[in-house]
Amino acid sequence: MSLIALVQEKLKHHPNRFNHILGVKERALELQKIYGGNAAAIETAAILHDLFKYDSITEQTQWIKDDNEVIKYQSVPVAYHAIAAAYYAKDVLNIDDPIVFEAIYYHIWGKVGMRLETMIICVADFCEKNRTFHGAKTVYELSKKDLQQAFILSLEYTIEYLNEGGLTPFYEQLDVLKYYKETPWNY
Ligand SMILES: Nc1ncnc2c1ncn2[C@@H]1O[C@H](COP(=O)(O)OP(=O)(O)O)[C@@H](O)[C@H]1O
Repeated sequence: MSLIALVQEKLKHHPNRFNHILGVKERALELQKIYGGNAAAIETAAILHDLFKYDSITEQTQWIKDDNEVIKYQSVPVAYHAIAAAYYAKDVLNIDDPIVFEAIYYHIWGKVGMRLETMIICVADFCEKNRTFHGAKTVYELSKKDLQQAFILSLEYTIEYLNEGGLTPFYEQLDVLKYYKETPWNY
């Protein structure tokens, strides 16, 4: 079974999520054409990044072998679907590629010192064509000119959204934002 068929089957009751995944793939490959990076790894990460989006926390965390990782993200369980998909790709689908692993694992808010492919997935996730929320179009336009600034802006929009909803940004998100605001891109 192809990866895309696997994801389509898994998300058969969530067609909008499947369309989002196709949108991320399209947008990420568009950005790859501008900035480079490993196109095959980007495509694989885009297809798999939300595989476990609708699984329960118990189902998601079964793929995370290290309890310390589960504990670390206890206050932000939204992170589990990303981490679970990264481990599933590596351990079950035998996709032995650190680029794919990192891009899936960190697709929600990136990481300090992330690979180009990870930043592409983060930005594409925020601004793929089906996104209707505030900022998606602005981030997309900026992403064609300056990927790092588009990433920074996407994180700022997310943090603003969280603050408005009374949610606390996770400390890693703030660290990543600070790092990329202070550190010129070196890809
Ligand atoms: N610190 C946080 N606390 C709670 N929710 C968060 C936090 N950071 C990001 N989010 C939310 O997590 C979701 C990001 O998950 P992701 O899988 O990347 O995107 P989406 O579900 O939008 O495709 C977004 O809805 C975002 O608002």
